[in-house]
Amino acid sequence: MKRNDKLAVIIPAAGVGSRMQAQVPKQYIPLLGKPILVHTLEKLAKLDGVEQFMVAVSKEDSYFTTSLLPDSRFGHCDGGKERADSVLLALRALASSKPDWVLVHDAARPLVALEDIHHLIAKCVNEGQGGILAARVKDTIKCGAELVQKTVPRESLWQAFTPQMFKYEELLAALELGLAQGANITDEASAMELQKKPVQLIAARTDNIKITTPEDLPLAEFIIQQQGKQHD
Ligand SMILES: Nc1ccn([C@@H]2O[C@H](COP(=O)(O)OP(=O)(O)OP(=O)(O)O)[C@@H](O)[C@H]2O)c(=O)n1
Ligand SMILES: C[C@](O)(CO)[C@H](O)COP(=O)(O)O
Repeated sequence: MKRNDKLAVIIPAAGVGSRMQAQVPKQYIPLLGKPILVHTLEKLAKLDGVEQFMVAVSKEDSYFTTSLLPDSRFGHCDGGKERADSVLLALRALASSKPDWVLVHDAARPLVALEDIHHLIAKCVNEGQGGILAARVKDTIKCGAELVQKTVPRESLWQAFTPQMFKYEELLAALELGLAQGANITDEASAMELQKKPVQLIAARTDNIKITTPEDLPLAEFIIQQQGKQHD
């Protein structure tokens, strides 16, 4: 980070995890005995140079308590109907601290490598442009419903992950404009693309999975155990 630049982190955690088909919102499902949300927050708390974290939590969430927050840098705010609404509300909750940059990371992605996040931060600050962690598609991609309509050329296809990092004011404006236009905004980059802003693709580890469906849970526990062995 440039000496005076301020970086804030937003963690969208206001979903219900419908695709997980669980009794609790998926961010509260334990991995190796610790809720997914806590794994993610504790991982992000290790980042260098972050002054403030804002966790977006559903108004209907009866599981959240401030005891889940790692330290006093973490605050929480109400989330919204869709992920983009939650991120916009969290951006507004950060307005008083006037961050220069904001990094948005899904609560449902506890496996992200700190090294990849530090790489993203460095690239964004050095280039003065926003960016996202991503990975080139490894599989053949088909388009269709029940029958294949066509095979999609994949040479330039990437999977978008989080974190996604942008200048605070630019992301705030892009989300407000995109949502006001009724755009389908599934990540911060798509809001920025709508405003013709550049988005860097930063190649990252593919084990930064978004925990979404039941089969992701044992895989995530295995990856956490493997990550633990690498650091031992
Ligand atoms: N209104 C919403 C919806 C999602 N999220 C968050 O955005 C991240 C990625 O979203 P997703 O994986 O889709 O989570 P859910 O919306 O909970 O899952 P589902 O679509 O299966 O209901 C998650 O950390 C989720 O908590 C959010 O903050 N606010
Ligand atoms: C932001 C994201 O994780 C990037 O891949 C993804 O767009 C979230 O989508 P979801 O449908 O809200 O899970």
